[in-house]
Amino acid sequence: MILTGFMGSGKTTVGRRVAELLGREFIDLDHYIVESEGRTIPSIFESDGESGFRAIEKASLKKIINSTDAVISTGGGIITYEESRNLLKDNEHHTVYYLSAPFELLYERIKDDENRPMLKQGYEAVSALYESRAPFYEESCHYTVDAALSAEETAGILLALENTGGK
Ligand SMILES: Nc1ncnc2c1ncn2[C@@H]1O[C@H](COP(=O)(O)OP(=O)(O)OP(=O)(O)O)[C@@H](O)[C@H]1O
Ligand SMILES: O=C(O)C1=C[C@@H](O)[C@@H](O)[C@H](O)C1
Ligand SMILES: [Mg+2]
Repeated sequence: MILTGFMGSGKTTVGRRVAELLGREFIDLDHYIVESEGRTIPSIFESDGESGFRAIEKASLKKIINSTDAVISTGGGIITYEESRNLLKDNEHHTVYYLSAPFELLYERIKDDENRPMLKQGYEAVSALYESRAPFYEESCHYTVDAALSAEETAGILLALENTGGK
């Protein structure tokens, strides 16, 4: 199982819970990057820029996607590169679930978090980013799931889908 979606859609929160319910390991790609780089996400953005972070993110996804049956929660920008989108869509090990919810709701959840450098652009730019990314999440997933529910409810839906239609 791989979870994608915009910042605040609950990939980390719901992913951790659904891994527990499935009895599988949980890997958060952002956390994996922080551990393997020995740097925080803001410090990677600061020294290497967004493009530097994206390169690390893409390489990290490539490295783990076919080597584990863990529940993998991605970062919100994983769909930025076409290569990563193809990797998600065409992979043989995981079903990809897009956690989808209205922007206003997501922004309320994340607006005060200092650990997300993309938010520094301000409300209008982040809203435009949400709009521009939505088709990419859609095209690179197998299922779109409602993420406007409680984390527990969304985890329950994912569990049911994974047990019926999952890889
Ligand atoms: N279903 C939910 N209902 C209410 N709040 C939620 C829900 N899911 C997550 N949250 C809250 O929203 C915030 C962001 O959640 P989380 O870190 O899981 O998002 P994410 O999708 O992993 O974001 P990112 O793309 O930045 O990694 C957290 O404070 C979390 O507690
Ligand atoms: O949406 C994004 O571009 C990001 C989301 C986070 O998960 C992190 O991967 C990072 O803060 C960038
Ligand atoms: Mg996360």
